[in-house]
Amino acid sequence: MNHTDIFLPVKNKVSHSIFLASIAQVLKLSIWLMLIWVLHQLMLDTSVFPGLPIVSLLVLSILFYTLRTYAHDKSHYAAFELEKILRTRLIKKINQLPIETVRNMGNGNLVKTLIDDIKELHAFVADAPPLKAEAFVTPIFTLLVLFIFNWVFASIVFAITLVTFLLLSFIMKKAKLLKESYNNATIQINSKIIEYIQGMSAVRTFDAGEGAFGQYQKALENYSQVVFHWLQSMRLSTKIARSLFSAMPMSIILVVGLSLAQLNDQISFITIFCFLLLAIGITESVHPVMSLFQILQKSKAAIERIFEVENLPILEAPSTPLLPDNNEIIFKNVGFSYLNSDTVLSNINIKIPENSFTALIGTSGSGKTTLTNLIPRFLDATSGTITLGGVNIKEIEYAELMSRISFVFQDNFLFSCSIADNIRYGLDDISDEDVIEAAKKAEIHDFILTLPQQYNTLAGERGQLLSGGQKQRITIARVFLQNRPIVILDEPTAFSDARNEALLLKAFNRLIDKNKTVIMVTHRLSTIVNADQIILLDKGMIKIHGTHNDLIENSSDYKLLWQEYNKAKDWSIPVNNLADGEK
Ligand SMILES: Nc1ncnc2c1ncn2[C@@H]1O[C@H](COP(=O)(O)OP(=O)(O)OP(=O)(O)O)[C@@H](O)[C@H]1O
Repeated sequence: MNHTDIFLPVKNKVSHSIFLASIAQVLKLSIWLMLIWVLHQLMLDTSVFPGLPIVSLLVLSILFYTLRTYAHDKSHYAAFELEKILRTRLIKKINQLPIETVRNMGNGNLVKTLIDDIKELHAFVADAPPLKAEAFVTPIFTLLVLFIFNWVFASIVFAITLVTFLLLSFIMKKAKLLKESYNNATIQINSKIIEYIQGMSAVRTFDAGEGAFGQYQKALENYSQVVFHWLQSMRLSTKIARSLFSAMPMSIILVVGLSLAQLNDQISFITIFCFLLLAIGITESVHPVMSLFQILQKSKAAIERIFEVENLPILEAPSTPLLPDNNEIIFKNVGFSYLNSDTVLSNINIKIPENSFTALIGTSGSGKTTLTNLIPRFLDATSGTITLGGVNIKEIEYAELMSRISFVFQDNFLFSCSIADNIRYGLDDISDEDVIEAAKKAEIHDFILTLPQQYNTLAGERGQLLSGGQKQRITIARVFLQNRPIVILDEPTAFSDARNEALLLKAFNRLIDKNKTVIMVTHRLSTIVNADQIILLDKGMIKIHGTHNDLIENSSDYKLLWQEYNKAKDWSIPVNNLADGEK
């Protein structure tokens, strides 16, 4: 894709704005010509009032300001429109990416693209039209007028302009290289800030913040050095450009003009004055050229990063989507490995019948979460196939697949809206009564009533006002409302406290409905005694598989686990009373 393709949706509006701004620029230069005309008239005869030139001057001024404002509005509207189009396009794209790609890209990169890079393009679309008009129309129009007045004089001005533009482009090439280091330093500092803030608790716990702060400081120092170096060199190039474009052309024009006037008396004072005044216009056009160059460089880098996201391969979609017959899930020789890492799951063969309860157990890191993530295609199996209702899940339209699955994660995310809206999130027309009913089933209703604005309390950004267990129960309430045929529960490894554990297990038990296909990752064997099948994973492979009674009878591994679990449970501190708000 070409860089300019990104502007296609607003191409007409931008061209329109450039056209209007160019006419405005011609009008601006014509105003100067009118001024020269007024002066010329007065020089010829002070007793005659220069009515026509003054009226023309007024009309041109009004037209100039009107057109300039109109061009400005047009380019700003186009900039907002492009911002909206690109944000929507990128969000849609990110939504189609495999979760692993999003995780691997890192927050710093995505934030930079979605916010900063799009802002750069906004600035480009909004500011470039008037700058382009000034940068190109001014020298062209001015030179044209000068050629009409005196071609010898005009040729000298043209030569000066040409040499200065060539010198400028040389200086700016150097600035381009520095801009790349600036962009890299910005990405680095962004990701360090995000990491520092998101991992604040870990940062404080493990190194009192010094290590992470040190890394942030390092990124900041690198950034400051790049910026300082950039400013220094830009300052030097700006100085050179300004001196070339300000004092030099004017003094040369003055010297050449006066010499020509002495040699040839056809060059009048008013011609020299006209040349000097218009040469100031060319002098001024260096500023828009430089600004244009800078925003062009910035937007080029931004476009490259936006294209990088847009070109990422999306989750494979079926050409002719198929509908599953039922909700039975079958894993056939499934294997999985994360990008650039060892095999996490291998040779997984499981049949999860419709409306059955399957429990996944195993040591930490054995691959339980990864396995559940394959069902809603948060991750795609690297080998083998997974079918739902007899259809390979890759052949099912993604929205259809997702409409059948509810997922309760170990660490649940809440949106920055009210608790009630978090419970009904993504669902239409859910009454307050239904929200309360679901919250009761999820054992979170009593807690919500203790909040200052109860169901209207804001959950806060990422739900940080609530504990992990409370967030999990709010997610469970949403699952009750979703009422989807497949429920996947990833139970946390450690509960925050015994009270929360009791409530959460009660809510989990209600979710294990006879009319649903339930897959539960758990560490509490007592919860799965009634499971239709228990799968023990070990180093990414199925070690044993069967019902609790089967396994107790036939598997020494499971028997040992069961004994150890009961011993550990007996050692736990009994909790007789639940807190009032949470009973
Ligand atoms: N994004 C990732 N990139 C690379 N490796 C990963 C990633 N996520 C998990 N792993 C690795 O995959 C393996 C299985 O992890 P997984 O989270 O599935 O285990 P688990 O059995 O659910 O563990 P736990 O009970 O602690 O939640 C682990 O060795 C882990 O280090």
